Amino acid sequence: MERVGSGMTTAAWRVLRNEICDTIGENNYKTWIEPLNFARQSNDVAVFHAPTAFVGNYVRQHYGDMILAKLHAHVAGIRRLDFEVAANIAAQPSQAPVQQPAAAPAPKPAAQNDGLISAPLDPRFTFDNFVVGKPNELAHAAARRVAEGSVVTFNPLFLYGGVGLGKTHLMHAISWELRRNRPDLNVLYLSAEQFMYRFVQALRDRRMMDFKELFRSVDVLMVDDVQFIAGKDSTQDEFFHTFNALIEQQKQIVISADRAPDEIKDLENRIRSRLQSGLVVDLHPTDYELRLGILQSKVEAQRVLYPTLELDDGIVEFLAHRISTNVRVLEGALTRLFAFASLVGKPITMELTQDCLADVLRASQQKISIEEIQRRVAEHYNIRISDLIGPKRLRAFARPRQVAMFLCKQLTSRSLPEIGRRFGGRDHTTVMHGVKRIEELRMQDAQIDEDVELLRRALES
Ligand SMILES: Nc1ncnc2c1ncn2[C@@H]1O[C@H](COP(=O)(O)OP(=O)(O)OP(=O)(O)O)[C@@H](O)[C@H]1O
Repeated sequence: MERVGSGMTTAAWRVLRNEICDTIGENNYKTWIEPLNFARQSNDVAVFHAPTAFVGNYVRQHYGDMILAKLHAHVAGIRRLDFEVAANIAAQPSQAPVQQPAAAPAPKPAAQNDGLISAPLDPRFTFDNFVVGKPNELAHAAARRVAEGSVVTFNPLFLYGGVGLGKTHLMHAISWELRRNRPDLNVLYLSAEQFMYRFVQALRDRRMMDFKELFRSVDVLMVDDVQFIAGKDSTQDEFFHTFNALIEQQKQIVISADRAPDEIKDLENRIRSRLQSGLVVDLHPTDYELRLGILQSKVEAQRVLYPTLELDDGIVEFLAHRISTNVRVLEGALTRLFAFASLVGKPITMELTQDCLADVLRASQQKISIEEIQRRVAEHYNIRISDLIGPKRLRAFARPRQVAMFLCKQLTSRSLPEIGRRFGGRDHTTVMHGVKRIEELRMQDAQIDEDVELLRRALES
């Protein structure tokens, strides 16, 4: 952008807005930046009119630094941004009306607009870009069903899973798809933190009736990271009422969290049971095949950025093996690898990969837990975990129990007494005996040997 002058003007803002649009993408731009109008420069402050306080605060929090940096580059003397609510301004005759740039539609009045503003959606988080594998196929199928926007079959849809496994990606994908399939629906996506923020703001501004009305007027409500409201009593209360009102009206609700409803501490029981009343689906940690699929699709994206760089299959497989279950870490590693190779002007070899990603590879070294081993073994032998660790001595439980103890000894750094404690408070000599027995049996019984090997590979993948 050419330098637009020493002070901030409406014309300068118009030019700057295009740059911001390139940076944050059209959707975010339309939601957050387009409704703003530059009002005036007051000393070192650039003052904007926003349709609602929420929009102003959101822009300040999420894009404030970026806007300031762009301003610094092109306009002298601005150190701070301020946002005034357009509705309040109208009552003040001293404020000159701000000229609207010809292309920008007039913002809707605050009360209509406020509730319909979704948090920004990431244009990359679509169903097309979501790689489906065994660990996430159910979550993906349920998300797809909701995204059709037809009859509400399960309400709420509760998606949960560990960090970076694609919960937010799926929620954004539902939102994008609904916008396409059912533009008539009001779809509201926001994080639980933003829900609380809007709630507190409505309390402070004495606009609770507006808040309630707006939240109850949406057709699809999606709340990300709901564990955030645990322990926050009045927010939980309001969430509960919003939730009930929407369910009663047969409006779809989608919730995500980092754990299952019954594992979220400090959540009121009535909310917990509400959250469990629809379809609860978890995104399992990625397995090797899914990581491979995700890497292959992300390599394609990197190739567009670095057309001269190649990544051979051996390295992709190495990364899928060695990097943790968290897809965000996997993506970050790939981005770093391509950027590094391009900066040093070298091809991507195994040596360069290990060098450039040494810290990530170290941090991702598998830490297999006793619970994970118990879960896998119980699944493999089709018995309940309670039977695996319980007192029953039936062979059908005792053998898998010994296999699980053997794997705990092999794959974790836990001591025998610790393992014993985690298997229903057994003595360390029982564990020692179990481990020995499996060592012997592996030599004599091909089936046991195969079971152990299968389980070990599954746990290490
Ligand atoms: N199956 C998948 N296919 C493609 N990309 C994926 C997949 N799963 C996750 N990702 C990518 O991994 C990154 C992290 O995903 P996302 O933000 O959805 O995780 P999350 O489960 O919401 O994590 P958090 O609990 O930290 O919020 C995103 O860039 C997302 O696109």
